[in-house]
Amino acid sequence: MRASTRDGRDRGWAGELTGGLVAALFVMPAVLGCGVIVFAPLGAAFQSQGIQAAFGATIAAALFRWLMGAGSLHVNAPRATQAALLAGLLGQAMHLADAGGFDAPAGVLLALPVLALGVAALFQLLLGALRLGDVLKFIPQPVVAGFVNGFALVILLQQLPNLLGLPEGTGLAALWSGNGAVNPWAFGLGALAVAGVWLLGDRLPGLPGPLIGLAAGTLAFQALATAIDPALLGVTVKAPPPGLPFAPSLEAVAGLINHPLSGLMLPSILATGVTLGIVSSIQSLLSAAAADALLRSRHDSSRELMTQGGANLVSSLLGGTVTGGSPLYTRVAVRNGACSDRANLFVGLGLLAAALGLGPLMERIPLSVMAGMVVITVMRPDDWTLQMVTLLRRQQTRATRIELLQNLAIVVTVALLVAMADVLVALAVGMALSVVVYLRRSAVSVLRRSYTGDRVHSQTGRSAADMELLERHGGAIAVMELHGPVFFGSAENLARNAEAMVEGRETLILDLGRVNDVESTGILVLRRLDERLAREGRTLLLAGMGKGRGLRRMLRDMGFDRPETEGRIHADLDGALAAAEDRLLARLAGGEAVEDELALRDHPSLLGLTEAQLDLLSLTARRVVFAPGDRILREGSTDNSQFFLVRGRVRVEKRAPDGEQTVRVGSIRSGAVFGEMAMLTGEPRSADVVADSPVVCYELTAEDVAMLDGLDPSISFLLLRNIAVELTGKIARMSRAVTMGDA
Ligand SMILES: Nc1ncnc2c1ncn2[C@@H]1O[C@@H]2COP(=O)(O)O[C@H]2[C@H]1O
Repeated sequence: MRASTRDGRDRGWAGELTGGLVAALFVMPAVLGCGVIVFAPLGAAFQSQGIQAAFGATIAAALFRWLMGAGSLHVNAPRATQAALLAGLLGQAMHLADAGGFDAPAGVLLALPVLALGVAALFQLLLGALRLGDVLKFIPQPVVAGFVNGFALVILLQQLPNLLGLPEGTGLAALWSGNGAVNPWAFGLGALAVAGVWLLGDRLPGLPGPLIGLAAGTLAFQALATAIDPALLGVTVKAPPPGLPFAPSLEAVAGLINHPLSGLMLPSILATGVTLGIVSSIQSLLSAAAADALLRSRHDSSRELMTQGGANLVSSLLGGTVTGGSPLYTRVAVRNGACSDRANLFVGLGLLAAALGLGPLMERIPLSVMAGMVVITVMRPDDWTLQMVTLLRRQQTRATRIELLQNLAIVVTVALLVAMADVLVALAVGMALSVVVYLRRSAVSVLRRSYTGDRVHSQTGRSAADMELLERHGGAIAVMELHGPVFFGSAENLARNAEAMVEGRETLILDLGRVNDVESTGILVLRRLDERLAREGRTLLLAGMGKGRGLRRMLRDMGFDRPETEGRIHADLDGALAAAEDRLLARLAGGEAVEDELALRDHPSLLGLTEAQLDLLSLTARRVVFAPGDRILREGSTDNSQFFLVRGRVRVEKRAPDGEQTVRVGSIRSGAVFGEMAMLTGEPRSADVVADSPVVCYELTAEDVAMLDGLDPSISFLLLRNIAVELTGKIARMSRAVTMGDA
């Protein structure tokens, strides 16, 4: 696939040439900086070798990318933060050798970064080959950011002595113990270069700031050296690179294998390699995504990892440092005309020319200026951390603020552990903290909303008197709507919330309709909650347990079958709420009273009729009885009677478009009417009506009404008015349910 630049033009080889060469110029300071860092524990004498290694690695990576022709352009650069990880390995080995009394020659120690880089490369290749690129996305961003910032901190601590011009081999601690003093000339030169780049860096878009800083600092040093004894000005970068270090590392590896340190260092080599592989892979994938946005291309995660792994393998054979894709330098190349991986040929050739030609110049660069340039490139926190801080400064809700602060706390903890302890400790603690934070967040979010039965009612048609009772006493019913996963992390918190919520109430409805996953430990917690509520004489109803969700089976499999056997499981929330209201109304009416058959004359829909009118109606209406499950009305049929329900409950069902499945849309209880719609409009039945319990009602046909009209027209008027009153109540309840839904 060929990508083209943003303006859609492919400028051909000329564009690749200029883009590649300018990118090489910009990458150079990163190469120098990483070179200074990677072998730092071995002392200043190894700086030139480090720089050679960094050049070798970056050239190899660029040529490898060009040869592989991975498609969309991606320029590799060494990362100071990752070079610091390799340096840490060297430092650890020197410490071990000291403690164990071994002689550890540098030639042997140099094999350590080579091996770790090899492990990192193989790890990346493996991730790519197994197509596991996406798995890396599960490593939490705060942990990755913590690593990047932690390595920056390591570099800062490591380079500050050089910037301050402390005598070679002395660390910052020497300042306190009085064994080392700041060299004001060296520090002045370094600080000047840093300040210059800091202030002017962004105003010189055509040239890389650190390179200008290096040139300016070096010129100032040379000018001063004509007036003052150069020895006072501090040291310069040691010995120039004698060409490119092709494959010196195999000898060193052989030396290490025969050395007693090899066994001691093996775990650290593996750990460092894997950490490096993970961090570098994540950064490369993020960077590939950024390059895609720039070039409107699409990368293949696994192929990208294979390419990075291959490049790092070649680098390790050159004794080099790690490199990874960089959106910054990719952008530079694209801005200057590059648009495909062919530009990497020129990045490689440009750097090769520099490596061969820079030797004599390198010798003249003051060490403090070099350190200053390294420090300035790592001084900025990584982009993600900056973004979090920017967000925090804006007006935020309390919850978002807490979330941002938690993320930043993880970043700081991981960064400090990387700098002060060990990368593996940092990784483990960072992952553990992220899991805890995630669990807490899910625990908070599992409760979607909660309310009580006096504020929200089911869509059940009831008499006005019953509705009034529910308004007054519905607080005895608590509803908790849940969402997200119910698992060990969220269930305990849920149980606590539930116990607080149910305090002083008789029924708790848990609506699992929006829960996407219930895990076995979550079910155990629900079961304990159920048992506790049962002991206290309260009832737990489970809603949202419709067919096809597998939830009922899960409960049965976990031995939690009491809700099922006791009929406390409901397909939807409205059904559960209706059942809870029925129980409440039954209790308020004194046990079974509500289930007693209402006399037709007492039916609320006949309110306002005179005794004579009631007599007339009682003689006309026909008493009909249904058993549970009987289909009383059928959707679409053209009969037109109206029914006064005096005992039991019916449910209203609509047919789904396929005609097979039915959906329950509401229920109607004794004291209410149904079938009034067809009676009023003459349209076919709008829904099925099915008996939910033993049902008794009085049926009035359209002919009956016509006959009554002839005898006493005010009967119809009163009936219609009562139906209108009932409908008004229904609409008010629906409006409330809708506004609750928006809350
Ligand atoms: N959404 C609903 N909620 C409650 N009752 C309904 C609903 N839709 C229809 N009904 C009742 O179900 C009856 C079906 O027959 P009708 O259309 O004659 O009159 C209807 C109403 O009484």
